[in-house]
Amino acid sequence: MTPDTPAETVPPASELITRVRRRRLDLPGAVACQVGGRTPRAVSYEEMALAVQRTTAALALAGVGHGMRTVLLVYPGVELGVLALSLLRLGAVPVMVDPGLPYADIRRCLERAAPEAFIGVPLAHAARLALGWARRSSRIAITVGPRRLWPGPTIAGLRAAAQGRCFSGHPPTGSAGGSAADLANHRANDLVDHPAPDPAALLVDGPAVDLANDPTHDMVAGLASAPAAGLVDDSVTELVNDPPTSSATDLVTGLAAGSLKDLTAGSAGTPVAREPGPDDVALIAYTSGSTGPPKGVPLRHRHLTAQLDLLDELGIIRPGTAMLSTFIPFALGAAALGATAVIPDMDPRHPMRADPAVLVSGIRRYGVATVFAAPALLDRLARHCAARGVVLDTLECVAVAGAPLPLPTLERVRACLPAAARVVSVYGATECLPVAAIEGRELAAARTAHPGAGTCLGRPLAGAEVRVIGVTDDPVGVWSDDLRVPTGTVGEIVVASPAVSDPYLDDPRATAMARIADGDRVWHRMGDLGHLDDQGRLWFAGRRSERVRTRGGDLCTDHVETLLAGVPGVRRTALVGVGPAGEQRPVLVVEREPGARRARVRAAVLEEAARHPRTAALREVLFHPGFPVDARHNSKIRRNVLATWAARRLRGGHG
Ligand SMILES: Nc1ncnc2c1ncn2[C@@H]1O[C@H](COP(=O)(O)OP(=O)(O)OP(=O)(O)O)[C@@H](O)[C@H]1O
Repeated sequence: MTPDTPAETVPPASELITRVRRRRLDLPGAVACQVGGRTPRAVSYEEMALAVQRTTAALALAGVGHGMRTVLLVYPGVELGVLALSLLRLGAVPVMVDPGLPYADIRRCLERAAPEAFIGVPLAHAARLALGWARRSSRIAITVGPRRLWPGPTIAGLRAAAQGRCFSGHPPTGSAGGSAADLANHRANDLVDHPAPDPAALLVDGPAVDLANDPTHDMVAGLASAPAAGLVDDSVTELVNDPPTSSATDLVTGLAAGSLKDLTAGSAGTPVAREPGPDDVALIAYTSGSTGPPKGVPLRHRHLTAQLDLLDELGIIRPGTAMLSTFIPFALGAAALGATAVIPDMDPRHPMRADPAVLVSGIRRYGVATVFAAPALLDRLARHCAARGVVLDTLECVAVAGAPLPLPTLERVRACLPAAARVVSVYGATECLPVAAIEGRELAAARTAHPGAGTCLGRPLAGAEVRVIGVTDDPVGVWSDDLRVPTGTVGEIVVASPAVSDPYLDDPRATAMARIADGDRVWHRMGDLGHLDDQGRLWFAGRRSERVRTRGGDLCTDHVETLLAGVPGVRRTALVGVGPAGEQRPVLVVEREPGARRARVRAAVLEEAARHPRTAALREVLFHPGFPVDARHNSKIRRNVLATWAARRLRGGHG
């Protein structure tokens, strides 16, 4: 700011960054992040801030800058948090694609986002080369961990270079020592003499070949030589200990990216040209892809601020307490709200494979007060605790989101918590989070009092306005009051809030289906059916695209499934429609509890169904060994996939 710039014209900084910074100033020694796993360690706000400072400089050195879309594929841990915060600080835009998605979906997401920079662990880079992820758009490739067959800098090398250490203390092997320019020339010559091989030629041996030949091959198996935890731990150590010397090739890429001046000055400062303001795009998230391909969701810094404010209102994250989230991006939110983010030792590609014993020991060891997880994983955790008589006595709150919370899961979770602990079901979507919330006791009471009405989501949070409109599968361009349906009538849920994101990335059709213009605000169509009750509470009835369209009218999945969830021997149910819209036959697909006999479960399900008007017409029950679910939460049942499966089964006479 120049002396004569009026204060009001200074753009306010991103609130997320400001909050983390404030926390650091207030309590520098407080633990920002606690990593479990083989080598547990605690990282204070002060250490985190230093790491962010150094990493910001390192990324700038590589040419990452304001507005640059940057893929970030790094295992959960301090390194991921530091990189994400550093990118935000630079005003670069992290592209947060779910690593558990099918490879073709990841490729599609990245093609649409067209990121210029790609930061990833070796496994991610191998996939970049073998599967063409962001191949056309990315021109800066930074490896987190040891670089293997591809060119480009490592983050450790860039950090060292940004500190200027490699020139003063540790000249890279084979270099002439000397100035940065000498070094750059030397290595540049080296590169010209030995140009980077063609990506295809890089796939000469080892796991990368597996990936190239068999794109469906599981990444863990494919590149077993890059053990996840090891990479994370190495990186964490690098962050806090002195950085290792940079390889000269690393530097060349940095230099080529145009930061020669910074480097030759040996500057360890943080070259942030302009910190992002509220209106700058902060990141690109993706919907979970449970009803179709994932859609890119650009979120500005003001959207993140609104999310934080809404989350704050829920009171599920208290400053000074520890929070474990199995959905990793939430850990950033925890740090911004002054809590310690406990990073679970789990593979984010397969949340359901998380070992409940490891989660329990993390919760106990770090005195975790809040757990954030999706219903399926919570169910697994609660079953583990019930079988061993474990009570998670440090927990004050369990927050659950991503899919409706089934009553049997809620009861199981309650049984392993102290009596005073709260279970809070939070409703929202990638495009607007959070929208409403309800405590488990009220949820259970509402469901018992209104069987077949679906799942009560609670009252909208202050700042989020919710309405229900008539059901249509067409776009609704402009708001008019006659779109609304009366209280108690099921329709599509629409939301207006300061957290509602920008339109979808490069997807005008999906945007037209999801948005309703209303003067200076916009309504987001959730794609969910439900109703508002006379107490102002919102209810969930199912996804609009998954409703079953019979001759006698539409059936909502959650109306039916909640009625049958408690039948003995039933683990989960999914209602699907078979046949053309308007003439569909409702089919109930059932996942059984282990040991439950088919004939008995079928009889019990049909008997229960006959007792309720909503389900009385149900005749067909199929058994499925394990429902297809979304990659992020492993909790959203992919009913469109199940419907195709059911149609095939019925055609084959396997009813
Ligand atoms: N507490 C909850 N209870 C019931 N459903 C929930 C809850 N929280 C989230 N959901 C469901 O998750 C949806 C939002 O999920 P998300 O943003 O991850 O992607 P998605 O809409 O499932 O993805 P896609 O649009 O790609 O199919 C909501 O619209 C709702 O269906």
